[in-house]
Amino acid sequence: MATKVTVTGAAGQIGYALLFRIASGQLLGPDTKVELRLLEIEPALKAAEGTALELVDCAFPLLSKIDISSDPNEAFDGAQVALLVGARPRTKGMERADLLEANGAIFKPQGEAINDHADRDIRVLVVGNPANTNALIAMSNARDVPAERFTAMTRLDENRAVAQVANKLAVGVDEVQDLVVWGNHSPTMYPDLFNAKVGGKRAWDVVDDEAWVAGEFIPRVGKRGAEIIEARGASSAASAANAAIDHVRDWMLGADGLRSMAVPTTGAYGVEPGIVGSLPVRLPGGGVYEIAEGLDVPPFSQERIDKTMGELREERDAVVKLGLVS
Ligand SMILES: NC(=O)C1=CN([C@@H]2O[C@H](COP(=O)(O)OP(=O)(O)OC[C@H]3O[C@@H](n4cnc5c(N)ncnc54)[C@H](O)[C@@H]3O)[C@@H](O)[C@H]2O)C=CC1
Ligand SMILES: O=C([O-])CC(=O)C(=O)O
Repeated sequence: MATKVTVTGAAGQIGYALLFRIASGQLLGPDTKVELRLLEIEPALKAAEGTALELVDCAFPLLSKIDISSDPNEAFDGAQVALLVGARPRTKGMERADLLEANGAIFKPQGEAINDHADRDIRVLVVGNPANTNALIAMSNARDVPAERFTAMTRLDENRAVAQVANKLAVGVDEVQDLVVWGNHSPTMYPDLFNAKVGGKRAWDVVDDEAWVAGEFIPRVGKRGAEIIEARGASSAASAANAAIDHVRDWMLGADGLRSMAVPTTGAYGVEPGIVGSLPVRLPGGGVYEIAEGLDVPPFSQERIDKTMGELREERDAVVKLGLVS
């Protein structure tokens, strides 16, 4: 039996970088057949059909079927894995509340469709921005689906942080481990070198340069999305798709060490329940994550974790006010 994978925003840039990798087996492994469900808005259906033609032309042995729809009820029917990529970007003159409202109009009905039509065992990754709060909206509107099935992506931030540390120390990226990003996928995010390791030693000690960490590393990781937009004239696409593959593959198939995932908060690390914040997780496989407790949180970290989680509380309050989350 093929696993049903729904991808929203399938005709977008990330969709184009993502679908071929899913269909080739990089998401769920070399033994799992995949049935793709592409969800797009009406005007983009033709472009999604074009991508589907190309997927057919790859003759991927693991790709058993492709369906395209502009109806969330159809696209999420029986979905076992869902990657929610399509979102409403911020346009000129749009305030944050307008952005949250516009995305609410997308993620509320999608949450409802997941609730009513998806497989009982579904796993959801939200990529579309503002990813954490969009995940909260979808989760809150899927009352019968356990909250922990909804996650948002901070793996791109983790991967960016790993690459920056490896570059600073002139070591391979595989030497850098357990580098967790806390909080919101926004410039307030906090990439944590106290629990990260380089060659088995605490990354903070190996780097041994607080001015670089506070003044260059943390802001650069936080604003890397903007740096890419400035250079490329478009937001990150292949690296975002790559991180989405990393996130779901590790969640489903398991991974060693600590990883970053934005998950519904439970009170761990003093973060109040009711937001979707990035935390350190362990991934034993099978679509399970465990929040890694007992990590070192010195004042340098606490101050930054409080700020980024506080920003998520503000976003949550805004969407509660809009009636998108109860
Ligand atoms: N969490 C993260 O680390 C990252 C998140 N992003 C976000 O991912 C999202 C997608 O990025 P791109 O693919 O570059 O954007 P894009 O604009 O190229 O594609 C988005 C697609 O979503 C579709 N769409 C819009 N509303 C939809 C709906 N209701 N149902 C289904 N499809 C819908 C659009 O028609 C479009 O084809 C953006 O919100 C972007 O900010 C991008 C990079 C990293
Ligand atoms: O900044 C953006 O719009 C895209 C994004 O989320 C990222 O690259 O991290």
